[in-house]
Amino acid sequence: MDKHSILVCMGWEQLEIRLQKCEGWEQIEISLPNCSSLQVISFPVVQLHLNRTAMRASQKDFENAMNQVKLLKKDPGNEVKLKLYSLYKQATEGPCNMPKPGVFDLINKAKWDAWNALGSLPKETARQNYVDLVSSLSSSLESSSQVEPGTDRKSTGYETLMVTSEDGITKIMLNRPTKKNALNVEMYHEIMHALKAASKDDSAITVLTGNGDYYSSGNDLTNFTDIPPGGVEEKAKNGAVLLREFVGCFIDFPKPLIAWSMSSLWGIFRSPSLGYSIAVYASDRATFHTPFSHLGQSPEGCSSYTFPKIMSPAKATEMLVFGKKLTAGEACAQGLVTEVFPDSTFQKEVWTRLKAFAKLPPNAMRISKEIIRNREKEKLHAVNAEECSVLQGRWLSDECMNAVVNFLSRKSKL
Ligand SMILES: CCCCC/C=C/CC(=O)SCCNC(=O)CCNC(=O)[C@H](O)C(C)(C)COP(=O)(O)OP(=O)(O)OC[C@H]1O[C@@H](n2cnc3c(N)ncnc32)[C@H](O)[C@@H]1OP(=O)(O)O
Repeated sequence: MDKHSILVCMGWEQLEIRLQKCEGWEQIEISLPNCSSLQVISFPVVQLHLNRTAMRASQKDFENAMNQVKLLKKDPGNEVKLKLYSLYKQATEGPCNMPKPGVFDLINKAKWDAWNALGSLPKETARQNYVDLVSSLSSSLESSSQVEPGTDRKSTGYETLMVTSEDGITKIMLNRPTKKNALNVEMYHEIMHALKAASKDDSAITVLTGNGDYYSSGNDLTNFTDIPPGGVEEKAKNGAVLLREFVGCFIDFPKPLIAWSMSSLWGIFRSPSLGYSIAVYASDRATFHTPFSHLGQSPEGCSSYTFPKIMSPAKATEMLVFGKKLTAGEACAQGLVTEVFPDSTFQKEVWTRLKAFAKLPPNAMRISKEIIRNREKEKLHAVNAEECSVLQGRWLSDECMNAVVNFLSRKSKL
């Protein structure tokens, strides 16, 4: 009796098909991982040959699939990109033949792991799996665009924010509570979009806050793991461009901006939302944390300039260099927070106050903000540019990479 075994990838599932020759018939046994065999079916040999031939993707199919990947409109996410990468390498070079990258080389290590996990999968099977995966991606993206033809997601809502407008107040709420409102790349873009929209809408004031027990845990540290083809240098450069644009939006925001913090606020979102807001209201359980040195990084959001001016140089050093966490009361005493309210009445009291502010003449408020801030605008843009350039270098340092690896591997939490 002749036996062959083929691995076929259908979506994410890998099926094993065992073929057994038996008096002019082939028996097919199909099994799924973690399941016992599903079925044994018998086919005439001739039909089986046809199916096996049809199953193999040609070099042309493979090249078409590679081109299709370049045309995908939506980023399929890191997991799928790793799968595509590993199948491509296996299909073109065979089993993983590269030395294992070092522990800090996060991206290359993830790629190596994915490729190595394919073991001795034959090149033809990898090619077929690659073609199938691309085809499933293309059709899922087509079908999702068929659901809402021609609609712009930005006009219907946000993925990472909740933006509402009522009583003359536009509220921009960070909405990734399960990730403690960490800012991923999409959130940076959506906040900029929401701020630009709020600057033009008919609300009088804009409020920033976060959903859940954290206002924000700062920059999403997994942002550091999605490395483009140009490597970590390109990643750091892109990060600096994005950060500069993001902070620039706060510097140029024309309306009164109010930060409303019921909870902990870390890192990047803290600097612009405390440094440029007209007012910062905090509940008495809120805390403010700037762990730049812990992360091998340096101040951003113009905090190197605004904090020593708002607080005192010595207190700002404690916060920005040593990462001292401040309670709401301490932050208020230092002038970083306008007023602290008891947690139990915070929402009610702040909302009542904001509604009263929103009834003031909007143009007068805008002009007053302009005259207070305009003298500083040029300086703030220059500080922003300098901080981003310093950070670009820091992101490439061992100190920063170690801290990110520690967080991601959960060996230590900051
Ligand atoms: C364009 C780039 C610009 C870069 C600008 C630079 C900015 C500098 C900064 O922002 S510095 C601040 C960076 N932030 C941190 O260092 C905070 C890291 N997070 C933590 O230490 C903790 O998560 C915590 C103290 C905020 C909360 O701890 P807790 O135990 O209550 O909760 P978990 O750790 O279990 O978190 C729940 C899930 O949320 C994920 N998560 C939280 N914060 C981040 C983050 N900053 N980045 C990525 N992911 C984050 C966490 O991983 C958990 O996810 P999981 O449930 O999938 O495991």
